[in-house]
Amino acid sequence: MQVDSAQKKAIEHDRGPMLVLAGPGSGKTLVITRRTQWLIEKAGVAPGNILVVTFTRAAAGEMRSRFDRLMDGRHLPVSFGTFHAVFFTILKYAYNYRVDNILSEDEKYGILRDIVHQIDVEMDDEKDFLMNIAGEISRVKGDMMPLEHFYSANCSKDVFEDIYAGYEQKLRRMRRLDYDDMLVQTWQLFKERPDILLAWQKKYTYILIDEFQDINRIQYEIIRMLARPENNLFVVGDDDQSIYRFRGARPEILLGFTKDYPGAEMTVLNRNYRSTGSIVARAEGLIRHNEHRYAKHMTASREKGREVFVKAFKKPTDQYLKMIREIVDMHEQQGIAWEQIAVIFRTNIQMSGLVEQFMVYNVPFVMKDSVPNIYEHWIAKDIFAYMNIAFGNNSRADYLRIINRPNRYISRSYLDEDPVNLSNVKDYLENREWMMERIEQLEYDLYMLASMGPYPAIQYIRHSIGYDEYLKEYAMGRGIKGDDLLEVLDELMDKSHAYKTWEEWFKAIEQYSETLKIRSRQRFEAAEGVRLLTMHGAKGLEYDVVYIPDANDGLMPHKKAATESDKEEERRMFYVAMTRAKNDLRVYFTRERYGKASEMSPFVGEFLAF
Ligand SMILES: Nc1ncnc2c1ncn2[C@@H]1O[C@H](COP(=O)(O)OP(=O)(O)OP(=O)(O)O)[C@@H](O)[C@H]1O
Repeated sequence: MQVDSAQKKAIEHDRGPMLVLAGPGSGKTLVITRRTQWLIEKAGVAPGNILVVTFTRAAAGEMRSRFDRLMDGRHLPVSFGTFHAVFFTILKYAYNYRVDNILSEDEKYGILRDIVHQIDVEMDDEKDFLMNIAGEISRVKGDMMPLEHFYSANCSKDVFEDIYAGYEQKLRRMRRLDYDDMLVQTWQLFKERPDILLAWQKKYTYILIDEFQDINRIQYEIIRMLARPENNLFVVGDDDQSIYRFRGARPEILLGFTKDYPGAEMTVLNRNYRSTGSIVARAEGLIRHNEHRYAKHMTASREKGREVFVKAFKKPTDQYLKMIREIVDMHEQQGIAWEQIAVIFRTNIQMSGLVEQFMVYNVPFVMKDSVPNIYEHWIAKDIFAYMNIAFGNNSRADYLRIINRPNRYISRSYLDEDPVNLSNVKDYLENREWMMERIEQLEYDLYMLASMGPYPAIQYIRHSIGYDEYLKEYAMGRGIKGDDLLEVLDELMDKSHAYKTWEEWFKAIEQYSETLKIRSRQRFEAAEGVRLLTMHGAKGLEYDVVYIPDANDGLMPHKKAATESDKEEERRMFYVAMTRAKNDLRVYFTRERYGKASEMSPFVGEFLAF
């Protein structure tokens, strides 16, 4: 393969620091593997002195095998690894750590759960809460931030500090380290032991880093130490594809690289070898609206191809049905492999509508991230508990779920039998008229629900029983957005439309949940089927055909994106999704969501106007 002049400049860079700004499909992997070859064959660098760092294990594996192929299958001792793998090796030599010193994700959540139960924290959904707290702990460590300067978005400052302290104590007692500790401890080791640092500096005299826009503060500080004194540091990245700010990525490090290394060379890989001219031009039309970026003009090496296809639909289901017809046609008539077709969503929650339709029409599919099952959401469980009771299954667990949702001011201690018998409860409450009234009202509501199909029953629970009001108060009391909770109900109602009886719906839910479980266990790379991905999960991948459905305002950009910089990150996500397409990009949006009017994503307007 003939390399272009910008690629050549990067591959043949001799000594000292270099920044390679590389657009999508511009041959980053090619440049890194060819440069590694060049260093060995032309600059005489020993393979063992070269370190190539990537962000995921999959990327390290891919890089290694592409390099091996380039070297005609000779397996040279170049180190390819993620930051964590490289730093863990360094720690292993220093402290005799073994792999079982690394904390597993399950252990991490077990420890956090115990601490949270001990200090009795208030939270809506335990799983979500723990995940957010784990993310915040990781960010404090990755940003090298003093704990006292950190404010949690999920609980009070004191509670966060207690959780953090409890977590750290437990890890030390177990002699375990989490992924972030690998970074923190390597940094400390290098600071405290110049002799050890020197040994590693001598080992890795040439360092190459891929996806440099995703680096965090502590990773960068360690790499800076390691690269001294010669600073043969070769970094490749694309600020326009930085979409991991929530995980601690700091793209400003890439943009500030030439300030940190004033003599650094720089080159821009701006030729896209992946996508057709139309896709490259539209993607550029979008990303140029970001102000905080290194402006680069991408050119396409391929022909113009077909225009990016944008289409409006009335409802989400119309859009899914059309996609299914097209996808089956592409596969059957044009012979496009299922695996070459990807559907990219902003969030994985969005996927359930298409997944259900794929199941109905038997289209094979595979998901990269597991899709949360809406029927297991606590709000769905409340609705189902109401219905279980209405149908005569008076389990205490169901009663405890709903008795104070909405608040009826009835203490759990009155519900001490299993199954619950409301007549007995009324007997206890004989003298308390206001409580009696509430129980009688509940009896009446349950009687009404028993004769209703799914859609009217949810409507009744929301508006006549007052569940919507309860959710709004619940959200207000916790400082969270009520709209997000109400949306779960909207989504359930949307789905309930298709079923006349609860029996039918419950059966379909069981089937759906079972299939979802099986699909989530399938290995993404190996399985056959259309690829369903989130924008985050799509990073680094490429497909013949890419669909971006639900390109609606509120989702793209997501309504949670409040600041200008949040919106720029959303635009980058959309850009990453668009640039995964090689030949055919289809962007769909709907005029309605949950029965309410909805607008096209402003991003679509931006790229269409270009
Ligand atoms: N000089 C070249 N001539 C022909 N094809 C090339 C050239 N350079 C790269 N390519 C091809 O372009 C495609 C994209 O390259 P690569 O996968 O390295 O992109 P990337 O920069 O990592 O993309 P992204 O950042 O979007 O994930 C590959 O199929 C690669 O073989």
